Amino acid sequence: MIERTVFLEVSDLHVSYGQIAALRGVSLKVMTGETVCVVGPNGAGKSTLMAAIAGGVKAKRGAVTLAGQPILGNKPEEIAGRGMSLVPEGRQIFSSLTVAENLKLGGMLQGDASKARWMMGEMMDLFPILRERASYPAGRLSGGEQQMLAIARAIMTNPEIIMIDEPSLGLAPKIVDQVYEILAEIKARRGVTLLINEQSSARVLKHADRIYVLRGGQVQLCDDAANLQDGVAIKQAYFGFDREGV
Ligand SMILES: Nc1ncnc2c1ncn2[C@@H]1O[C@H](COP(=O)(O)OP(=O)(O)OP(=O)(O)O)[C@@H](O)[C@H]1O
Repeated sequence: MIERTVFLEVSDLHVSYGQIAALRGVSLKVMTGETVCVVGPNGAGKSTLMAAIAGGVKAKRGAVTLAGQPILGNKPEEIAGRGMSLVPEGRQIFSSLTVAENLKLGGMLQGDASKARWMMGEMMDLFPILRERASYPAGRLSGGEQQMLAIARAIMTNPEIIMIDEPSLGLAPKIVDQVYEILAEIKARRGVTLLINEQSSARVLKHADRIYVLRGGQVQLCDDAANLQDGVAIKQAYFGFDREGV
């Protein structure tokens, strides 16, 4: 059996926006090489959790460690420099730059020009549509192509862990399947660790090793995906016990 170490650890994290408590004592672990999905309804705190881990939002209390090193309170670029890459909700690609320019920007962050060129080739192999559209302005890509570009750009930074905030958002189910197939391929090739936010519990049951259900800024459930496949516990945690059987 492979001995896995904790790669990302969040402990008792509290984040508020003024009077709104978005995270109320969230704790979570991601082991090296795992795919962990955080699922929860709108407003559960999923985006806030990723933003706080990546240094984009200030926490009130708690701790976050990456490979055993504390990172909470560090600047986003310092955290990125330690091997963390965030694909935010809405993708945030540079729409007036070309596909190739967007990828190059990701490559610049890792600071090794020849490695970046090699990885650009690898990304074009992995995402043939990006090779085809290399000279298009990114804003002209479809939603699915933009999601693939955002993921490819994240990989160009040579991360050890990629956090992806709702990769399915606004995409047709067939395209979502393609995105997840590519994520599986990236894991197989690069051994990268994944933390993914999703709204759909069916989707996370299919793709995650482990699942956290977040609702109301608190973890309602955490278990191996294999133990949750009948969907009952996950639904109860997602909706609350008052909607048991939904
Ligand atoms: N910039 C902000 N200012 C004020 N409140 C915010 C801000 N961002 C998020 N919130 C609030 O914090 C809570 C958690 O929001 P968050 O976006 O993290 O949830 P989410 O699970 O990602 O939801 P969604 O799936 O809709 O993105 C919600 O009540 C939301 O309204």
